[in-house]
Amino acid sequence: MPFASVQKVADADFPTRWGHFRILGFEGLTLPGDPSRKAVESAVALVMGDIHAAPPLVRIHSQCLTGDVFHSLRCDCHDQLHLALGKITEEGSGILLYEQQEGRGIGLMAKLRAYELQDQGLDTIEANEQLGFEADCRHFELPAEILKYLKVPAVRLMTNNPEKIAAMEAGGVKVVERVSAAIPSEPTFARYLETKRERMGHLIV
Ligand SMILES: Nc1nc2c(ncn2[C@@H]2O[C@H](COP(=O)(O)OP(=O)(O)OP(=O)(O)O)[C@@H](O)[C@H]2O)c(=O)[nH]1
Ligand SMILES: [Zn+2]
Repeated sequence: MPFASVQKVADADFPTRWGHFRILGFEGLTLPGDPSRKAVESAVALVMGDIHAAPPLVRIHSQCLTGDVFHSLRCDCHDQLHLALGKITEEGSGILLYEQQEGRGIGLMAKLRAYELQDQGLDTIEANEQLGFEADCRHFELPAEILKYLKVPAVRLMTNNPEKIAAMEAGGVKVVERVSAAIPSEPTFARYLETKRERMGHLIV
């Protein structure tokens, strides 16, 4: 694993409009030597109900300030976050892992610059590349380590991204089922979804 250690730094009660969770904070201390990794990576886990009776519903949500907080209609992130919290609450159990890899790992300011380039006609991949980044700079080892810390060896993963499924399997967490995270398209993010489907292999029909 790319971490020297992964530890839980907080565990508190967390009532929400969706339902009653616990909120857990995790930090992974990365091994030195990889300049693409921060020294400390952190993530939040919202945990509801009994997560050990059967493979729980798990959503790994990458931070999107613009979508999650402001409900941007440039992307489907806000709706996906709400879909996941709603489904976990409906089932009465599950885990939402919220990891701080804003803008597919390029950071908020770079993502806003990528927006500018998209306004000039580039798609999300071309914009990242023009700014000198890879199409997707994210790593998903921390979510896998958190699931193992929580003694969850198998999950029903809510995602359309095959990379996340592969990352869980590579990290030692079995994905027994993929649960769709598909959101009905809107004109403002139709191209965003099309790029994910056509160029990033996302499982969106
Ligand atoms: N670089 C960049 N990142 C974006 C843009 N719009 C949203 N994001 C980021 O994209 C990430 C979400 O990734 P997505 O590709 O939408 O979905 P995913 O998490 O890979 O896959 P799902 O599990 O199916 O949702 C978040 O970190 C967002 O901040 C954009 O225009 N450019
Ligand atoms: Zn978004």
